[in-house]
Amino acid sequence: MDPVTFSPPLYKQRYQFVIDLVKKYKPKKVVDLGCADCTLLWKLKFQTCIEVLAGVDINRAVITDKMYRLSPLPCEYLQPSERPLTIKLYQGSVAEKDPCTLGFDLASCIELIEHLETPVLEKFSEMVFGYMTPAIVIISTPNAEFNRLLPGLNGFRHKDHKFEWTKEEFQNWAQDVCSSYNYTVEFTGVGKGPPGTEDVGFCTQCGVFTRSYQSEGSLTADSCRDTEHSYKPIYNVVYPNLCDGTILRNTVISEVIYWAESIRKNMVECAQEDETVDNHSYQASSKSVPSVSNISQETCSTEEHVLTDTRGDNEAYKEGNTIFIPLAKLFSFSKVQKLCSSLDHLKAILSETSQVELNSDATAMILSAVEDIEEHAEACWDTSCLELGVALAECEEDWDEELCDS
Ligand SMILES: C[S@@+](CC[C@H](N)C(=O)[O-])C[C@H]1O[C@@H](n2cnc3c(N)ncnc32)[C@H](O)[C@@H]1O
Ligand SMILES: [Mg+2]
Repeated sequence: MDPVTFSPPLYKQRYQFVIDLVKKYKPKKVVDLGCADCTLLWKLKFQTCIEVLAGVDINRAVITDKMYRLSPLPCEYLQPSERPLTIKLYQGSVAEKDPCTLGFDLASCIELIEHLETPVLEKFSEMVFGYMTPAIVIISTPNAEFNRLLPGLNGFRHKDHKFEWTKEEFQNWAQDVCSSYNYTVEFTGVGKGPPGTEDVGFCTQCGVFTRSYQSEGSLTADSCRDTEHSYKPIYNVVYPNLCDGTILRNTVISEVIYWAESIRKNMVECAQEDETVDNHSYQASSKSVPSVSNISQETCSTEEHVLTDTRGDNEAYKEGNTIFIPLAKLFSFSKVQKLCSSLDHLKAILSETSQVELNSDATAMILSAVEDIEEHAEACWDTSCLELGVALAECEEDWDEELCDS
Protein backbone atom coordinates (compact mmCIF):
# COMPACT_ATOMS: atom_id res chain seq x y z
CA MET A 1 0.00 0.00 0.00
CA ASP A 2 1.34 3.44 -0.92
CA PRO A 3 1.89 5.67 2.11
CA VAL A 4 -0.88 8.24 2.53
CA THR A 5 0.38 11.79 2.11
CA PHE A 6 -1.47 15.03 2.63
CA SER A 7 -1.04 18.17 0.63
CA PRO A 8 -1.11 20.69 2.29
CA PRO A 9 0.25 18.90 5.35
CA LEU A 10 -2.44 17.75 7.76
CA TYR A 11 -1.60 20.27 10.50
CA LYS A 12 -1.98 23.12 8.02
CA GLN A 13 -5.33 21.72 6.90
CA ARG A 14 -6.45 21.71 10.54
CA TYR A 15 -5.40 25.34 11.01
CA GLN A 16 -7.14 26.28 7.76
CA PHE A 17 -10.27 24.53 8.99
CA VAL A 18 -10.34 26.86 12.02
CA ILE A 19 -9.53 29.93 9.91
CA ASP A 20 -12.42 29.10 7.55
CA LEU A 21 -14.82 28.89 10.49
CA VAL A 22 -13.52 32.20 11.84
CA LYS A 23 -14.15 33.73 8.41
CA LYS A 24 -17.66 32.27 8.47
CA TYR A 25 -18.73 33.23 12.00
CA LYS A 26 -16.62 36.39 12.40
CA PRO A 27 -16.04 36.04 16.16
CA LYS A 28 -14.49 39.03 17.95
CA LYS A 29 -12.93 37.02 20.75
CA VAL A 30 -11.15 33.76 20.02
CA VAL A 31 -9.23 31.45 22.36
CA ASP A 32 -7.03 28.55 21.33
CA LEU A 33 -6.87 25.90 24.06
CA GLY A 34 -3.69 23.81 23.89
CA CYS A 35 -2.10 26.51 21.72
CA ALA A 36 1.44 25.01 21.94
CA ASP A 37 3.87 27.22 19.96
CA CYS A 38 1.14 29.70 18.94
CA THR A 39 1.23 28.85 15.22
CA LEU A 40 -2.56 28.89 14.91
CA LEU A 41 -2.77 32.13 16.92
CA TRP A 42 -0.19 33.73 14.64
CA LYS A 43 -2.33 32.86 11.61
CA LEU A 44 -5.51 34.02 13.34
CA LYS A 45 -4.15 37.47 14.13
CA PHE A 46 -4.54 38.35 10.44
CA GLN A 47 -8.30 37.71 10.62
CA THR A 48 -9.57 41.25 10.89
CA CYS A 49 -12.80 40.39 12.74
CA ILE A 50 -10.78 39.30 15.80
CA GLU A 51 -10.21 41.90 18.52
CA VAL A 52 -9.12 39.63 21.37
CA LEU A 53 -7.02 36.55 20.77
CA ALA A 54 -5.92 34.30 23.61
CA GLY A 55 -3.91 31.13 23.94
CA VAL A 56 -3.75 28.63 26.80
CA ASP A 57 -1.35 25.76 27.24
CA ILE A 58 -0.17 23.75 30.21
CA ASN A 59 3.39 23.81 28.95
CA ARG A 60 5.03 27.20 29.56
CA ALA A 61 8.20 26.40 27.61
CA VAL A 62 6.32 25.47 24.45
CA ILE A 63 4.38 28.77 24.55
CA THR A 64 7.37 31.02 25.23
CA ASP A 65 9.50 29.39 22.53
CA LYS A 66 8.02 31.43 19.66
CA MET A 67 5.52 33.76 21.31
CA TYR A 68 7.31 36.94 20.23
CA ARG A 69 6.18 36.39 16.68
CA LEU A 70 2.82 37.54 18.03
CA SER A 71 4.33 41.00 18.64
CA PRO A 72 3.24 43.79 16.31
CA LEU A 73 5.38 44.09 13.18
CA PRO A 74 7.14 47.41 12.39
CA CYS A 75 4.53 48.08 9.72
CA GLU A 76 1.78 47.64 12.29
CA TYR A 77 3.27 50.57 14.22
CA LEU A 78 3.77 52.60 11.07
CA GLN A 79 0.35 51.88 9.63
CA PRO A 80 -1.82 51.24 12.70
CA SER A 81 -5.02 49.39 12.09
CA GLU A 82 -8.53 50.68 12.71
CA ARG A 83 -9.44 47.57 14.64
CA PRO A 84 -8.25 47.04 18.21
CA LEU A 85 -6.34 43.80 18.80
CA THR A 86 -5.09 42.38 22.08
CA ILE A 87 -3.25 39.06 22.27
CA LYS A 88 -2.90 37.26 25.60
CA LEU A 89 -1.17 34.02 26.49
CA TYR A 90 -1.63 32.00 29.65
CA GLN A 91 -0.08 28.96 31.20
CA GLY A 92 -2.87 26.84 32.63
CA SER A 93 -4.76 23.59 32.39
CA VAL A 94 -7.99 23.22 30.46
CA ALA A 95 -9.20 21.22 33.46
CA GLU A 96 -9.14 24.37 35.61
CA LYS A 97 -11.61 27.24 35.49
CA ASP A 98 -10.22 30.73 35.25
CA PRO A 99 -12.12 34.00 34.69
CA CYS A 100 -9.69 34.93 31.91
CA THR A 101 -11.28 32.22 29.74
CA LEU A 102 -14.72 33.89 29.93
CA GLY A 103 -16.39 35.99 27.27
CA PHE A 104 -14.98 34.26 24.17
CA ASP A 105 -17.12 33.78 21.07
CA LEU A 106 -15.11 30.90 19.66
CA ALA A 107 -12.76 28.33 21.23
CA SER A 108 -10.54 26.00 19.22
CA CYS A 109 -9.15 22.78 20.72
CA ILE A 110 -6.99 21.27 18.01
CA GLU A 111 -5.48 17.85 18.75
CA LEU A 112 -5.87 18.47 22.46
CA ILE A 113 -8.44 16.09 23.95
CA GLU A 114 -6.54 12.88 23.14
CA HIS A 115 -3.76 14.19 25.44
CA LEU A 116 -6.11 14.30 28.44
CA GLU A 117 -6.64 11.49 30.99
CA THR A 118 -10.31 10.56 31.48
CA PRO A 119 -10.85 12.61 34.69
CA VAL A 120 -9.15 15.64 33.05
CA LEU A 121 -11.30 15.20 29.94
CA GLU A 122 -14.43 15.33 32.13
CA LYS A 123 -13.24 18.53 33.77
CA PHE A 124 -12.38 19.93 30.32
CA SER A 125 -16.00 19.36 29.17
CA GLU A 126 -17.36 21.12 32.24
CA MET A 127 -14.87 23.96 31.94
CA VAL A 128 -15.40 24.61 28.19
CA PHE A 129 -19.12 23.86 27.74
CA GLY A 130 -20.37 24.59 31.26
CA TYR A 131 -18.16 27.50 32.38
CA MET A 132 -16.62 29.26 29.36
CA THR A 133 -19.71 28.67 27.16
CA PRO A 134 -18.39 30.11 23.88
CA ALA A 135 -20.93 30.31 21.04
CA ILE A 136 -18.74 28.00 18.91
CA VAL A 137 -16.29 25.27 19.99
CA ILE A 138 -14.11 23.44 17.47
CA ILE A 139 -12.61 20.14 18.57
CA SER A 140 -10.33 17.97 16.46
CA THR A 141 -8.84 14.59 17.36
CA PRO A 142 -7.35 11.62 15.47
CA ASN A 143 -9.74 9.17 13.84
CA ALA A 144 -8.49 5.75 15.03
CA GLU A 145 -10.11 4.02 12.03
CA PHE A 146 -7.74 5.89 9.71
CA ASN A 147 -4.69 4.40 11.44
CA ARG A 148 -4.76 1.28 9.24
CA LEU A 149 -3.99 3.56 6.29
CA LEU A 150 -0.86 4.84 8.03
CA PRO A 151 1.77 2.15 7.41
CA GLY A 152 4.35 1.46 10.09
CA LEU A 153 2.13 2.82 12.86
CA ASN A 154 2.45 0.68 15.92
CA GLY A 155 -0.07 1.77 18.55
CA PHE A 156 -1.15 5.41 18.88
CA ARG A 157 0.00 8.22 16.58
CA HIS A 158 1.82 9.94 19.45
CA LYS A 159 3.35 8.59 22.64
CA ASP A 160 1.49 11.13 24.78
CA HIS A 161 -1.94 10.15 23.46
CA LYS A 162 -4.20 8.76 26.18
CA PHE A 163 -6.70 7.43 23.61
CA GLU A 164 -7.56 7.54 19.93
CA TRP A 165 -11.25 7.26 19.14
CA THR A 166 -13.22 5.75 16.30
CA LYS A 167 -15.79 7.98 14.66
CA GLU A 168 -18.51 6.40 16.75
CA GLU A 169 -16.61 6.90 20.02
CA PHE A 170 -15.95 10.57 19.27
CA GLN A 171 -19.53 11.16 18.18
CA ASN A 172 -20.95 9.46 21.29
CA TRP A 173 -18.76 11.61 23.55
CA ALA A 174 -19.71 14.77 21.64
CA GLN A 175 -23.45 13.98 21.77
CA ASP A 176 -23.20 13.40 25.55
CA VAL A 177 -21.49 16.77 25.95
CA CYS A 178 -24.21 18.42 23.86
CA SER A 179 -27.05 16.98 25.95
CA SER A 180 -25.31 17.88 29.22
CA TYR A 181 -24.47 21.46 28.25
CA ASN A 182 -27.13 22.42 25.71
CA TYR A 183 -25.04 22.51 22.54
CA THR A 184 -25.50 20.95 19.08
CA VAL A 185 -22.66 19.44 17.05
CA GLU A 186 -21.83 18.79 13.41
CA PHE A 187 -19.14 16.29 12.43
CA THR A 188 -16.64 16.61 9.64
CA GLY A 189 -12.88 16.31 9.33
CA VAL A 190 -9.70 17.04 7.41
CA GLY A 191 -7.30 14.73 5.56
CA LYS A 192 -9.04 12.50 3.05
CA GLY A 193 -7.80 8.97 2.43
CA PRO A 194 -7.15 7.55 -1.05
CA PRO A 195 -10.12 6.69 -3.34
CA GLY A 196 -11.95 3.59 -2.13
CA THR A 197 -11.33 4.32 1.59
CA GLU A 198 -14.24 6.77 2.07
CA ASP A 199 -15.87 4.54 4.74
CA VAL A 200 -12.79 5.09 6.94
CA GLY A 201 -13.49 8.82 7.16
CA PHE A 202 -11.03 11.68 7.60
CA CYS A 203 -7.59 11.25 9.17
CA THR A 204 -8.51 14.02 11.67
CA GLN A 205 -12.10 14.06 12.86
CA CYS A 206 -13.65 17.36 13.84
CA GLY A 207 -16.73 18.42 15.75
CA VAL A 208 -18.11 21.95 15.44
CA PHE A 209 -20.25 22.64 18.49
CA THR A 210 -22.79 25.46 18.59
CA ARG A 211 -24.31 26.80 21.79
CA SER A 212 -28.11 26.40 21.67
CA TYR A 213 -28.99 29.31 23.95
CA GLN A 214 -28.25 33.02 24.12
CA SER A 215 -25.46 33.86 26.53
CA GLU A 216 -26.35 36.01 29.53
CA GLY A 217 -23.77 38.65 30.48
CA SER A 218 -24.67 38.44 34.17
CA LEU A 219 -23.64 34.77 34.28
CA THR A 220 -20.17 35.77 33.12
CA ALA A 221 -19.97 38.47 35.78
CA ASP A 222 -21.06 36.02 38.50
CA SER A 223 -18.57 33.41 37.33
CA CYS A 224 -15.84 36.04 37.42
CA ARG A 225 -16.61 36.86 41.01
CA ASP A 226 -16.86 33.24 42.10
CA THR A 227 -13.72 31.82 40.49
CA GLU A 228 -10.16 32.27 41.65
CA HIS A 229 -7.47 32.88 39.05
CA SER A 230 -5.50 29.72 38.38
CA TYR A 231 -3.86 30.66 35.07
CA LYS A 232 -0.53 32.45 34.89
CA PRO A 233 -0.40 35.33 32.42
CA ILE A 234 2.67 34.97 30.20
CA TYR A 235 2.22 37.58 27.51
CA ASN A 236 -0.12 40.47 26.84
CA VAL A 237 0.25 42.74 23.85
CA VAL A 238 -2.06 45.55 22.78
CA TYR A 239 -1.64 46.35 19.09
CA PRO A 240 -1.34 49.99 18.04
CA ASN A 241 -4.66 51.13 16.63
CA LEU A 242 -6.28 54.31 15.52
CA CYS A 243 -8.79 54.36 18.40
CA ASP A 244 -5.84 55.60 20.49
CA GLY A 245 -5.78 59.42 20.11
CA THR A 246 -1.98 59.71 20.24
CA ILE A 247 -1.52 57.01 17.60
CA LEU A 248 -4.16 58.64 15.39
CA ARG A 249 -2.42 62.04 15.67
CA ASN A 250 1.01 60.57 14.89
CA THR A 251 -0.37 58.68 11.90
CA VAL A 252 -2.03 61.83 10.53
CA ILE A 253 1.20 63.81 10.97
CA SER A 254 3.31 61.11 9.24
CA GLU A 255 0.83 60.91 6.39
CA VAL A 256 0.77 64.70 5.97
CA ILE A 257 4.58 64.91 6.00
CA TYR A 258 4.73 62.15 3.40
CA TRP A 259 2.42 64.00 0.98
CA ALA A 260 3.93 67.40 1.72
CA GLU A 261 7.41 66.05 0.97
CA SER A 262 6.16 64.50 -2.28
CA ILE A 263 4.70 67.85 -3.32
CA ARG A 264 7.82 69.77 -2.32
CA LYS A 265 10.10 67.33 -4.16
CA ASN A 266 7.93 67.59 -7.21
CA MET A 267 7.87 71.41 -7.17
CA VAL A 268 11.62 71.68 -6.65
CA GLU A 269 12.34 69.20 -9.46
CA CYS A 270 9.94 70.99 -11.79
CA ALA A 271 11.56 74.32 -10.98
CA GLN A 272 15.00 72.89 -11.72
CA GLU A 273 13.82 71.33 -14.98
CA ASP A 274 12.16 74.56 -15.97
CA GLU A 275 15.21 76.60 -15.13
CA THR A 276 17.34 74.34 -17.31
CA VAL A 277 14.91 74.68 -20.22
CA ASP A 278 14.60 78.40 -19.66
CA ASN A 279 18.31 78.99 -19.32
CA HIS A 280 18.70 77.39 -22.73
CA SER A 281 15.92 79.48 -24.23
CA TYR A 282 17.21 82.57 -22.37
CA GLN A 283 20.54 82.16 -24.05
CA ALA A 284 18.75 81.71 -27.35
CA SER A 285 16.01 84.34 -27.02
CA SER A 286 17.01 86.50 -24.04
CA LYS A 287 13.58 85.88 -22.28
CA SER A 288 13.28 86.05 -18.48
CA VAL A 289 12.88 82.93 -16.29
CA PRO A 290 9.23 82.38 -15.17
CA SER A 291 8.38 82.18 -11.47
CA VAL A 292 8.05 78.72 -9.92
CA SER A 293 4.51 79.47 -8.75
CA ASN A 294 3.43 79.32 -12.38
CA ILE A 295 4.70 75.79 -12.82
CA SER A 296 1.96 73.30 -13.39
CA GLN A 297 2.27 70.19 -11.24
CA GLU A 298 0.32 68.33 -13.89
CA THR A 299 3.05 68.77 -16.46
CA CYS A 300 5.95 67.94 -14.16
CA SER A 301 4.85 65.23 -11.80
CA THR A 302 5.36 61.58 -12.43
CA GLU A 303 3.24 60.62 -9.42
CA GLU A 304 -0.47 60.21 -9.94
CA HIS A 305 -1.48 61.63 -6.57
CA VAL A 306 0.24 64.90 -7.37
CA LEU A 307 -0.95 64.90 -10.96
CA THR A 308 -4.60 64.86 -9.88
CA ASP A 309 -4.40 68.31 -8.33
CA THR A 310 -7.00 70.74 -9.58
CA ARG A 311 -5.85 74.30 -10.16
CA GLY A 312 -7.31 76.85 -7.77
CA ASP A 313 -7.35 77.57 -4.04
CA ASN A 314 -6.01 74.14 -3.16
CA GLU A 315 -2.87 74.62 -5.22
CA ALA A 316 0.53 74.49 -3.54
CA TYR A 317 2.53 77.64 -4.33
CA LYS A 318 5.94 79.13 -3.75
CA GLU A 319 6.90 82.57 -2.45
CA GLY A 320 10.63 83.16 -2.42
CA ASN A 321 12.16 80.09 -0.85
CA THR A 322 8.98 79.04 0.95
CA ILE A 323 6.46 76.50 -0.28
CA PHE A 324 2.87 76.78 0.94
CA ILE A 325 0.66 73.72 0.81
CA PRO A 326 -2.97 74.51 1.67
CA LEU A 327 -4.43 72.18 4.30
CA ALA A 328 -7.36 71.70 1.92
CA LYS A 329 -4.86 70.21 -0.53
CA LEU A 330 -3.50 67.84 2.13
CA PHE A 331 -7.05 66.94 3.14
CA SER A 332 -7.80 65.95 -0.46
CA PHE A 333 -5.59 62.84 -0.12
CA SER A 334 -7.89 59.93 0.60
CA LYS A 335 -5.82 58.46 3.45
CA VAL A 336 -5.70 61.82 5.26
CA GLN A 337 -9.43 62.22 4.75
CA LYS A 338 -10.06 58.73 6.10
CA LEU A 339 -8.00 59.47 9.22
CA CYS A 340 -9.45 62.94 9.92
CA SER A 341 -13.17 63.36 10.01
CA SER A 342 -12.97 66.97 8.73
CA LEU A 343 -10.63 69.69 7.52
CA ASP A 344 -11.04 71.35 10.94
CA HIS A 345 -9.89 68.13 12.61
CA LEU A 346 -6.79 68.07 10.41
CA LYS A 347 -6.16 71.74 11.22
CA ALA A 348 -6.48 71.04 14.97
CA ILE A 349 -4.01 68.14 14.82
CA LEU A 350 -1.44 70.06 12.76
CA SER A 351 -1.79 73.20 14.91
CA GLU A 352 -0.81 71.25 18.01
CA THR A 353 2.38 69.66 16.73
CA SER A 354 5.84 71.13 16.32
CA GLN A 355 6.62 68.59 13.58
CA VAL A 356 4.97 70.73 10.91
CA GLU A 357 4.92 74.48 10.45
CA LEU A 358 1.73 76.31 9.50
CA ASN A 359 1.20 79.84 8.17
CA SER A 360 -0.23 82.57 10.44
CA ASP A 361 -3.93 81.73 9.86
CA ALA A 362 -3.23 77.97 9.90
CA THR A 363 -4.62 77.40 6.41
CA ALA A 364 -1.41 76.12 4.82
CA MET A 365 1.64 74.08 5.71
CA ILE A 366 4.98 75.81 5.17
CA LEU A 367 8.12 74.11 3.89
CA SER A 368 11.42 75.45 2.75
CA ALA A 369 12.10 75.08 -0.94
CA VAL A 370 15.82 75.09 -0.16
CA GLU A 371 16.82 71.63 0.86
CA ASP A 372 18.21 71.35 4.35
CA ILE A 373 20.14 68.11 4.07
CA GLU A 374 19.54 66.94 7.65
CA GLU A 375 15.88 67.87 7.61
CA HIS A 376 15.46 66.29 4.23
CA ALA A 377 17.16 63.08 5.31
CA GLU A 378 14.80 62.91 8.29
CA ALA A 379 11.75 63.46 6.13
CA CYS A 380 12.98 60.90 3.61
CA TRP A 381 13.41 58.45 6.43
CA ASP A 382 9.81 59.05 7.50
CA THR A 383 8.70 58.64 3.91
CA SER A 384 10.63 55.44 3.37
CA CYS A 385 9.30 54.07 6.67
CA LEU A 386 5.79 54.59 5.42
CA GLU A 387 6.64 52.97 2.12
CA LEU A 388 8.35 50.12 3.94
CA GLY A 389 5.25 49.76 6.10
CA VAL A 390 3.00 49.41 3.07
CA ALA A 391 5.42 46.97 1.41
CA LEU A 392 5.71 44.85 4.55
CA ALA A 393 1.95 44.77 5.02
CA GLU A 394 1.48 43.62 1.42
CA CYS A 395 4.30 41.13 1.74
CA GLU A 396 2.85 39.79 4.96
CA GLU A 397 -0.56 39.28 3.37
CA ASP A 398 1.01 37.43 0.42
CA TRP A 399 3.08 35.37 2.79
CA ASP A 400 0.06 34.44 4.86
CA GLU A 401 -1.98 33.58 1.78
CA GLU A 402 0.89 31.47 0.50
CA LEU A 403 1.08 29.60 3.80
CA CYS A 404 -2.65 29.06 3.80
CA ASP A 405 -2.64 27.91 0.18
CA SER A 406 0.32 25.56 0.53
C1 LIG B 1 -0.59 17.90 20.09
S1 LIG B 1 -0.38 19.44 20.81
C2 LIG B 1 -1.45 20.40 19.77
C3 LIG B 1 -0.98 21.78 19.64
C4 LIG B 1 -1.80 22.70 18.74
N1 LIG B 1 -3.18 22.80 19.15
C5 LIG B 1 -1.70 22.28 17.31
O1 LIG B 1 -2.68 21.79 16.77
O2 LIG B 1 -0.64 22.45 16.71
C6 LIG B 1 -1.29 19.37 22.32
C7 LIG B 1 -1.04 20.55 23.22
O3 LIG B 1 -1.92 20.48 24.33
C8 LIG B 1 -1.23 20.88 25.49
N2 LIG B 1 -1.91 20.32 26.67
C9 LIG B 1 -1.91 19.04 27.10
N3 LIG B 1 -2.63 18.93 28.22
C10 LIG B 1 -3.12 20.16 28.51
C11 LIG B 1 -3.94 20.70 29.54
N4 LIG B 1 -4.43 19.93 30.54
N5 LIG B 1 -4.25 22.00 29.50
C12 LIG B 1 -3.76 22.80 28.53
N6 LIG B 1 -2.98 22.35 27.53
C13 LIG B 1 -2.67 21.05 27.52
C14 LIG B 1 0.17 20.35 25.28
O4 LIG B 1 1.13 21.01 26.08
C15 LIG B 1 0.36 20.57 23.79
O5 LIG B 1 0.97 21.80 23.55
MG1 LIG C 1 -2.23 14.59 19.45
